[in-house]
Amino acid sequence: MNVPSEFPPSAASSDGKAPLSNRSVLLRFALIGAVLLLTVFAFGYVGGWLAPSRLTAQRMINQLQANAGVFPGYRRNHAKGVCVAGYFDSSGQAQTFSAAQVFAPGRTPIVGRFAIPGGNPYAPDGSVPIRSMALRFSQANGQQWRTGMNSMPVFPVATPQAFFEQLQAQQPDPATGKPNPAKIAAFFAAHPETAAFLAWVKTAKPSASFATESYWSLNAFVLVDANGEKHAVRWRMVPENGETATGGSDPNYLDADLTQRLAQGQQRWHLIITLASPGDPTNDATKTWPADRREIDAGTLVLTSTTPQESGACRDINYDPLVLPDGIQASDDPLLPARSAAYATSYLRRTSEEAHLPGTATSQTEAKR
Ligand code: HEM
Repeated sequence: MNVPSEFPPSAASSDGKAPLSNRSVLLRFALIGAVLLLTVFAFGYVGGWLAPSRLTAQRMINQLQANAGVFPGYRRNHAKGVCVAGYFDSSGQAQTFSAAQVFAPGRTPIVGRFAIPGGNPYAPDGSVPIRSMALRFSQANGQQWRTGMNSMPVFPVATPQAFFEQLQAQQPDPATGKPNPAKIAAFFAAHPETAAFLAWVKTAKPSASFATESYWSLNAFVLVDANGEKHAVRWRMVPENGETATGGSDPNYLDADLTQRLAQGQQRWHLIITLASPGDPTNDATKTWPADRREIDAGTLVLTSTTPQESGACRDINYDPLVLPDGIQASDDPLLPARSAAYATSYLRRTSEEAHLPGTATSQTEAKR
């Protein structure tokens, strides 16, 4: 048989390319190895394994669990709460400052949640003076605004690291089962930025109702208007019914109070947006802004019903403060990305636990109660 002359008898690969030299093969393996190493390093860095002392969302949630215990299916902070539903009626007044659809005149449906801080879903309502309100606004254009607010005008600390250290100081001592007062005192002494919060705590009493509280965003945000101009803001929800009463001895009076009030009629708050002046800190939730700053009444929050969190629509919502519609942006406050990451970690843990699933057996922690 004649062999065409264009196919030389030398060892050629089937695709006609010259075989790789040993050096080239080694180089290619080295390159693949380097890519693999880089990938492992990137995972290690992001996962915190390479620097175990670096503060990660995992460590933050582990610390919350160390302080309160683990209650499968429940939030790792603000674990005790109830779902609420209603709507927001915009006044149209914030439209000049933000292009978000929620601020155009009209109604936006809400799924919300009231809670008390701490990781124990069975904590007595009178154990802390703080209450929280979380809201998810569902705009007609499909975008959402999620916000979580607390019933105090300042946060104790300005950074995630300081918050972590505060949690460490509050961790129960294994010997007594209670936090060590000396550690707590040492933490506050080392963190003078907590002064405004401590002054508030001195006068604060656990309120008898979720419905009579004001709730502050604490973190600053940025509104973006239709021309792309930016406006630094904070907001708060101010109740129409601002009566003050301290709760009684029933450990679950907040839920009972809310159910009773809603049976009698809707509960209403005004969304008050405060505009910063140049120089007002947007990265420090321990500092209030001067009282003369311009305020806008952006509209009325109307809550109409409540359901237990175990079966209500708020159960599977992560009130991540960085879920924002066009027209609202994050500020440079370092607590915001830390909150977002910690809430996601808490969410992943609680939604992957057996007790979370409807109809599953009561968890061991709950069965003991
Ligand atoms: C670095 C600081 C903070 C950390 C690590 C943290 C952590 C958490 C975690 C893990 C949850 C449970 C989330 C879930 O499972 O859905 C939570 C809930 C909550 N946090 Fe924070 N938090 C921080 C700061 C703040 C601040 C500054 C506010 C200001 C208002 C706030 C307000 C709330 C509220 C309202 C809830 C309840 C949300 C709900 O009802 O689902 N937190 N927090």
